Amino acid sequence: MSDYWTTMASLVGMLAFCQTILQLVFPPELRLALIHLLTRMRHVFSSHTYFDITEIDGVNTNELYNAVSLYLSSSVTVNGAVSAASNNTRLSLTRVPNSSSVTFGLSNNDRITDVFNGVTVLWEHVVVQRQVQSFSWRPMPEEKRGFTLQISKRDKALVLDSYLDHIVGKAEEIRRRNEERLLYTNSRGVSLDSRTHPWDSVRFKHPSTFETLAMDPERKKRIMEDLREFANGQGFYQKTGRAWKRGYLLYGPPGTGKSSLIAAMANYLGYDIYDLELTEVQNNSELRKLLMKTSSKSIIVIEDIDCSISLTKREKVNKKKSNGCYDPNLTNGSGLMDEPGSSVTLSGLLNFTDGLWSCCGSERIFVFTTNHIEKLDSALMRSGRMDMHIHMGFCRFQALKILLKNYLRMEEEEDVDGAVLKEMEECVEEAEITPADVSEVLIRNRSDAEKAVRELLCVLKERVVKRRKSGGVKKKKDEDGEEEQEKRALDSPNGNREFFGFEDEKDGNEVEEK
Ligand SMILES: Nc1ncnc2c1ncn2[C@@H]1O[C@H](COP(=O)(O)OP(=O)(O)OP(=O)(O)O)[C@@H](O)[C@H]1O
Ligand SMILES: [Mg+2]
Repeated sequence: MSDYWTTMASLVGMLAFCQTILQLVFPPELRLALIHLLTRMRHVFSSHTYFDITEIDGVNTNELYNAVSLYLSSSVTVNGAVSAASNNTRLSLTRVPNSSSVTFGLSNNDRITDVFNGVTVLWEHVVVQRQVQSFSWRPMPEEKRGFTLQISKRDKALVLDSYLDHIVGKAEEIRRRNEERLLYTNSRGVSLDSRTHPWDSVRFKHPSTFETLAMDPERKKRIMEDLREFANGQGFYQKTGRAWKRGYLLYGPPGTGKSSLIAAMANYLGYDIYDLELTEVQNNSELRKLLMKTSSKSIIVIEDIDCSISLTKREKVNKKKSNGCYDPNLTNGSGLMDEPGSSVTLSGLLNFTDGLWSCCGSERIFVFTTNHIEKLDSALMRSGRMDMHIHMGFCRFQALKILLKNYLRMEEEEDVDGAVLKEMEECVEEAEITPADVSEVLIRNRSDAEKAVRELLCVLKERVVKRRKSGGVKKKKDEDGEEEQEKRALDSPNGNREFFGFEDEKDGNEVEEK
């Protein structure tokens, strides 16, 4: 048996040699025909299977070629590539503007190996000159490029089953990571017929990331895990029959980082943002059209949802108007009552987040923000509506340290006086200062870190004194009581809410999953 394979190998070697000689001696047309013939014979006798992926398929661009090119250039590191490639392989190195990573491309007719599920495959980049072109409306490139994938015949099924899917998936991920994200917004009066796009977009270059976000590290980690699980959860959502959506409600005073968190989420997942200006939307049907024209892998944001009158405490209004009686004209499919004549209603919105329309499009995150959670309609707060409630609160010590590090490049151990830091720790919570206010002090003094820290400590102490004078501590207790009541009210419809152990922490950021 081994003799057979030795003979075959030498035959294949001979054929390859003939091919090279042919390239040198014969005129192009004859050469091409003979090369085809010899390639076919080589493939018949070889223990390998070959797949050709050409750049142009007929007159269309072959998406798979681009995907392979991206996959090979980015998912194998240069070091890996160099060690995997044969010694003679020449790699062309590239660094995209503003990128910190170096990518490589295969030079003409060079080869590289890749390992997938324990199987080694060989990729060859084949570039040949195109023969003289006849007239064409769509001129072809002068070179004919393609990849040839060589894989052992016994592993052929692997390629067809999963390797190519894996490449396409990876390429899409890389493309998304490299691409700039877009921030969309809707404006009034834009025609919503089927041909026009109702969203205006600009490049989204917000620098906020989870690293720069001043937030308790544990809670930050939990949000990041939740987002990652969502993004990788296609199988889960399919299996459980749920629409692939997730809702977050961010609440807390102004300047505590709600918008910054949204930007960090978008940067973390590589999603686009649709900033939905509800006051510009005329009615539910327009809202539906707008939402239908959002792409997947996006975050749909409604900021300050409490400022849209018809979305808050509608029952009260309705009860007053209808004298508490059921009025069929005011109800809708979801059983919620809508204010007559109102522009957009909560039920219209919820129909998209968790009603029948929620299955339109997939992999979408809804984020609502509010400064006044107590004003929100209980229908929005009910279990299952918003999957996670995140309280963005006043700055606590952990968050303060992140801000010091971000703005002054101060690491606590080395750069900040231990005693000062301790004083800050003691008064930061009582001072009830927002991260935005802390940032303000730090930016003002960013050229002199020591001065910045001193001034910040002064500001914190002043606030504490002021609060004590105005009975702030008592007031805070009352507020805590109110918040506790509010939580109990939210808990009452069904007792299946799962807290994440921050019930007794009234400030700082709380994460609560529904
Ligand atoms: N948690 C935070 N981490 C880092 N920076 C923050 C944080 N909170 C606020 N900031 C800073 O304060 C500024 C205002 O924050 P941001 O707009 O995110 O607050 P917000 O909660 O959305 O406020 P509003 O309720 O008024 O919309 C930001 O530009 C950011 O620099
Ligand atoms: Mg905001």
